Amino acid sequence: MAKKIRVEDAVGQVLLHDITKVDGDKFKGRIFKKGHVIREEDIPVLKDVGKDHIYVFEIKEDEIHENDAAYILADALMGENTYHSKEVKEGKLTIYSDVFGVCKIDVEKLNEFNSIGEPSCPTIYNNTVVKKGDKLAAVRIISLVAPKAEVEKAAKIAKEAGGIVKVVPFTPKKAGLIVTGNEVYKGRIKDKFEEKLRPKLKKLLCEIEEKVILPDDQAQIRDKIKEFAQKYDLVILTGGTSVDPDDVTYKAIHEAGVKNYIRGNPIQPGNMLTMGWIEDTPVVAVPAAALFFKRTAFDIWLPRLLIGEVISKEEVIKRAHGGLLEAVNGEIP
Ligand SMILES: Nc1nc2c(c(=O)[nH]1)N[C@H]1C(S)=C(S)[C@@H](COP(=O)(O)OP(=O)(O)OC[C@H]3O[C@@H](n4cnc5c(N)ncnc54)[C@H](O)[C@@H]3O)O[C@H]1N2
Ligand code: MOO
Repeated sequence: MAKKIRVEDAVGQVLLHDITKVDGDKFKGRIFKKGHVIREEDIPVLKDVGKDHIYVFEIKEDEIHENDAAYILADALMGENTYHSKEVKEGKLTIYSDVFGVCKIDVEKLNEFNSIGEPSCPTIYNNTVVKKGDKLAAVRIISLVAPKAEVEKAAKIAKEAGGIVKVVPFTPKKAGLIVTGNEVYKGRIKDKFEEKLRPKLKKLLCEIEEKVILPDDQAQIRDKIKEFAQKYDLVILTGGTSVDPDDVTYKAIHEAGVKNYIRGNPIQPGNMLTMGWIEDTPVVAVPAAALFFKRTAFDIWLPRLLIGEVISKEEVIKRAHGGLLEAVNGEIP
């Protein structure tokens, strides 16, 4: 049983958990560490953060302290390319990325983990692009001590999943760019896609190695897709994704014999985006909206294509929720 004692009578007692101070929007953090031996001068400081009493108790055999639980849970949650903060603070450990890549959260397992009771792990959004040192998740139990069985159950779920939070790193990739459109091919207008796409790709370690400009000719586009799919890690096409008879780029992708052909996606801007895979090589047609808008469907799928994922039709459909990108606040992946 926990014994509650007045702080005035607690000099010489050992604190059983970190004590936090929140000073409006100026400060939030630990002011006393677990294990601290209370001194006379600590009494007013403790009272200022609302601690009129402290607990003294023994942790039973079948219980676990929040600090010990945090280490067990963090170790179980961590998948590839992650690390956790060294020291538990206020009962919590934070999990970070060890590389530049795409954060993968096993959302189903995360829900299971958070359903147990005491263990609590919030994360960033699945598929967020992260740098080395970026925060991915945090973990603690809700109470100061919890039943050991709950912590063990949650840890088992995470361990059996091979971790719930991991990062797949970007590796250098080469792309072939096929710009389509009679107006660009005939020189009526200058191509603006290359300058738009090059920095976007470079940021994710992908270089445009070769670029061709083709007219709206389905056979020529089809053959170039096949050729580039053999030479490069990614084939990008622009133009010809819409509803005019001259819009043949998406048809050429189909005709090139891609698997998992996905024509259009419920994301705006970028509704007309079309993709498919030739063996492991993604082929993606970027609608002209990407010339104008900062973020389109292409930005949603690109990091995934670059880490070698094949995106399913089911997932594309699910992305409709939150897919009205212009009106969604924040950078939700
Ligand atoms: N009646 C409908 N019209 C449109 C629809 C629709 O569903 N019904 N979809 C719209 C959507 S959504 C988009 S996005 C665009 C898709 O356009 P495309 O990707 O097919 O591009 P184009 O039609 O070939 O060109 C549109 C526009 O962009 C200019 N462009 C194209 N490529 C380049 C380039 N490399 N450099 C510079 N400028 C380029 C082109 O000259 C046109 O002005 O369609 C909507 N329409
Ligand atoms: O493919 Mo379009 O304007 O949706 O962006």
